[in-house]
Amino acid sequence: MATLTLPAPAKLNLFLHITGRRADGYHQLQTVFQFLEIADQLSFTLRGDDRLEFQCSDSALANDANLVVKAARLLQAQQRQRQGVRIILDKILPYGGGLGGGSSDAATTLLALNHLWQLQLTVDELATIGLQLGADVPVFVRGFAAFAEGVGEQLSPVSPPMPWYLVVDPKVHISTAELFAHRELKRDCAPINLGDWQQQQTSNVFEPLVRRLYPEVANALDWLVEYAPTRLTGTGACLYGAFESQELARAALARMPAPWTGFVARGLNESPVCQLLRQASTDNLTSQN
Ligand SMILES: C[C@](O)(CO)[C@H](O)COP(=O)(O)OP(=O)(O)OC[C@H]1O[C@@H](n2ccc(N)nc2=O)[C@H](O)[C@@H]1O
Ligand SMILES: Nc1ncnc2c1ncn2[C@@H]1O[C@H](COP(=O)(O)OP(=O)(O)OP(=O)(O)O)[C@@H](O)[C@H]1O
Repeated sequence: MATLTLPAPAKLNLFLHITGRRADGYHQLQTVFQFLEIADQLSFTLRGDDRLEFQCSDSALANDANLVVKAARLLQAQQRQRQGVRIILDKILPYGGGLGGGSSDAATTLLALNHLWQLQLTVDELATIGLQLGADVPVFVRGFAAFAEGVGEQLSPVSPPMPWYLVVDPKVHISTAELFAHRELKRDCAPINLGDWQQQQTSNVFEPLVRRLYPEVANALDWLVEYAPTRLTGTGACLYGAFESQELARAALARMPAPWTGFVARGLNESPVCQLLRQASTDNLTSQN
């Protein structure tokens, strides 16, 4: 049986503004997404029948609520003749921390199954299907660092510098839905132009709120800013500092207090998934078991 193995990289939000709120409660955002060179790993093996089998290295995520299973079901609905697959998710990325790991897993699943099941859906179609699963899924489907508007699905390519990041996980759980619903959240940022986001004063609008509600995150931000320019990603709780070199980032990581955990990874303006899928088309990644 053919097996396809692909990564699902993390993302950072290099800034995050809210410019308004839609009638359905979702927020209009402006943000820049950049990928990280650290990823979950997924393997996809065609089955002889039409069953969907899912295994995950983290037992808390090994269930049908996993975005991987939901993504696979959405694509199964697109098949003319039902095919099955076994999917194994090796969970590396911290989840619920603003790194978009679940969304990225879903996007990799959509791309992989479109390829393996030969559905011939376009990237636009896959991004539209992905948006049903989460606002962060389309950027992982398209695979380029992007200035995002709308709820995060209107994407224009950008090429920010690609520093080494130290990402800190302060081990605090933050609910994305609760933060978006908070009455003190700043929702009236003046829109900025795609062309000059790097020249503008930007921020993550969730940061003041998260600082106040979660003092541990405030402590981590205050610690990291001694080493590098520092920001929250998504709604947190993870935060990152941008360093000129891997060595400097690693030196800061070595001094990080417990119980926080962290890792060092380079920023990427192209997701490795698209490149690997192009290779897979020429059968480099497809091994016969
Ligand atoms: C914070 C970000 O990670 C920034 O990239 C995203 O905006 C969140 O993306 P996500 O985790 O894929 O979010 P979703 O699963 O679509 O939504 C989670 C919850 O966040 C709120 N939400 C999300 C995105 C958005 N533009 N407006 C919202 O109000 C909604 O209450 C929603 O129920
Ligand atoms: N494959 C998956 N990996 C991680 N979490 C998943 C997955 N599928 C479903 N989930 C659920 O989704 C929640 C959010 O996971 P995810 O890692 O995408 O959040 P996040 O890093 O906060 O991303 P975002 O920046 O989109 O808010 C988790 O708490 C988990 O319950």
